[in-house]
Amino acid sequence: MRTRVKMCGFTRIEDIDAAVQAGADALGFVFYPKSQRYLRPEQARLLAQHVPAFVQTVALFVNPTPAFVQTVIQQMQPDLLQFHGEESVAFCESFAYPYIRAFRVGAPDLDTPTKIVQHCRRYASAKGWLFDSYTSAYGGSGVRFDDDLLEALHAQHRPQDPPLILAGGIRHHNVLAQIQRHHPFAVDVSSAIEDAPGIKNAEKIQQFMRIMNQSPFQQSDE
Ligand SMILES: O=C(O)c1ccccc1N[C@@H]1O[C@H](COP(=O)(O)O)[C@@H](O)[C@H]1O
Repeated sequence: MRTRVKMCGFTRIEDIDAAVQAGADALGFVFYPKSQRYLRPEQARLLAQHVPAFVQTVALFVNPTPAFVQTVIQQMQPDLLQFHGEESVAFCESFAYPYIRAFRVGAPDLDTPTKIVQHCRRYASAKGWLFDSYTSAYGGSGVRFDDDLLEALHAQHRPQDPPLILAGGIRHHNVLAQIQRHHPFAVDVSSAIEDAPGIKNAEKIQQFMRIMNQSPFQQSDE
């Protein structure tokens, strides 16, 4: 199966065009005011108009108010929500909207495979379980986490569980090895394809997709 690619943290139309042309499957927009990649909902609405059919848009939040999530949904109509903070299952489900749940591997309540699996399984309604590293910035920090923890988690992943999305310090030089080791459904990359937070680099985007296209997991079995 082809490993899907989400690219995150877009703030400029030219970067969206570069990612779409390079073949990204999903584009993320950050609605966390403390992030340097933060977008106001009305800015995101204009950017999202540039995303064509068959490329998904993802609205990323960290512990938002319900009203703010509703504003973003109304303005931008994203395909998916991504909750990257301490949002409860009830909160994530309250919007009756498809969502990805991000888990910060290495946080005090997520520092062993057993704790992680127990925690993740509460979010059975998620469309994907995304694993990122535990940092004070909540994400987009380019930091990897303990691979052994993820391997243990992958071993306990059941077919009925939401698919795994690998994030946190995914870069050109490590993405193929990470795919080979963990077989994620998708990877999510932000820092590695930019010159500065929110300022993507078309060459880095293209180079990342070239590497992804070399992956043995991108080829058909025939
Ligand atoms: O991108 C951000 O600024 C951000 C802020 C708060 C939470 C998550 C954020 N981005 C997500 O972080 C991961 C990993 O990014 P990186 O490749 O390590 O830079 C990814 O899932 C982004 O969607």
